[in-house]
Amino acid sequence: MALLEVMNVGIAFGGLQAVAQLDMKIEKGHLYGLIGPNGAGKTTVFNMLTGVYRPTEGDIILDGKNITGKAPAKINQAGIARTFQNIRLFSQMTVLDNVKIGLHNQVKYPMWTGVFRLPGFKEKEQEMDYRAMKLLKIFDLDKEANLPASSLPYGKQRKLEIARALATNPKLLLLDEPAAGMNPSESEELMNTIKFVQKEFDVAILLIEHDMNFVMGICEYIYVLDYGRVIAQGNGESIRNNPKVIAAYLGGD
Ligand SMILES: Nc1ncnc2c1ncn2[C@@H]1O[C@H](COP(=O)(O)OP(=O)(O)OP(=O)(O)O)[C@@H](O)[C@H]1O
Repeated sequence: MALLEVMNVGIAFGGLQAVAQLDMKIEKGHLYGLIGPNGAGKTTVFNMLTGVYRPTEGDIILDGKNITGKAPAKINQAGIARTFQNIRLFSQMTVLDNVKIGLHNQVKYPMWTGVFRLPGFKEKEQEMDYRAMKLLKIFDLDKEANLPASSLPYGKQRKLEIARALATNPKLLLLDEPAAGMNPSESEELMNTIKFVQKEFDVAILLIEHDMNFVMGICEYIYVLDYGRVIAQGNGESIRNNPKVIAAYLGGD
């Protein structure tokens, strides 16, 4: 059974059918791309997968459970985490605290343990500090742990968003244009980080990206959307040479 199955999913905004008859399968631990011209419906797909939008038809099944239309926090707990096209960090909080917010989703203890700072509270906090620092080390952000997130350069803020998403221990990680605004060496480094994350965390990844070198460089399987419909799917080589894909991109220019 696939980790994620998207079956005949669609959504309309008023008269606009933004996504239609979408079928996708994501296998555990693999790396997928979701591409298509501007306005094709890619971010809308992410918004449906994470519960921001409720599909007007179809089903989304994660690990055998129907998560269609569930609240974002519930879907996150079920195992889907994401980053955003426009970075959304808690900019005034420290780098460390941004990651700890992700961990809070996982570590559960009774409210009064925190309110009264009972012994269990301190241990949990220490455990979270340890786990957050371990994640920051992977992303080479440990030296900046106590700085405000807003003081990081752009490329590092993108990495911090990924670290925070991973802190929620997802089975599926959705990355919305992770390489946007990066220079070639930053984006090369990010490619290596994403490959490392895939192996180290055994997490499936679905990413939206306009940078074709990036997509072709790391994605094992690619879905191409145009006007809300899948027009092609397959490995990088087959997508690159697919006439429908070429026409969609040329038409979009
Ligand atoms: N909340 C909304 N209300 C109305 N229309 C919406 C809404 N969200 C998205 N749309 C429309 O749905 C279509 C798909 O938009 P979406 O942002 O998913 O495309 P995209 O492929 O992510 O584009 P880009 O590559 O430019 O980010 C667009 O026509 C957009 O205007």
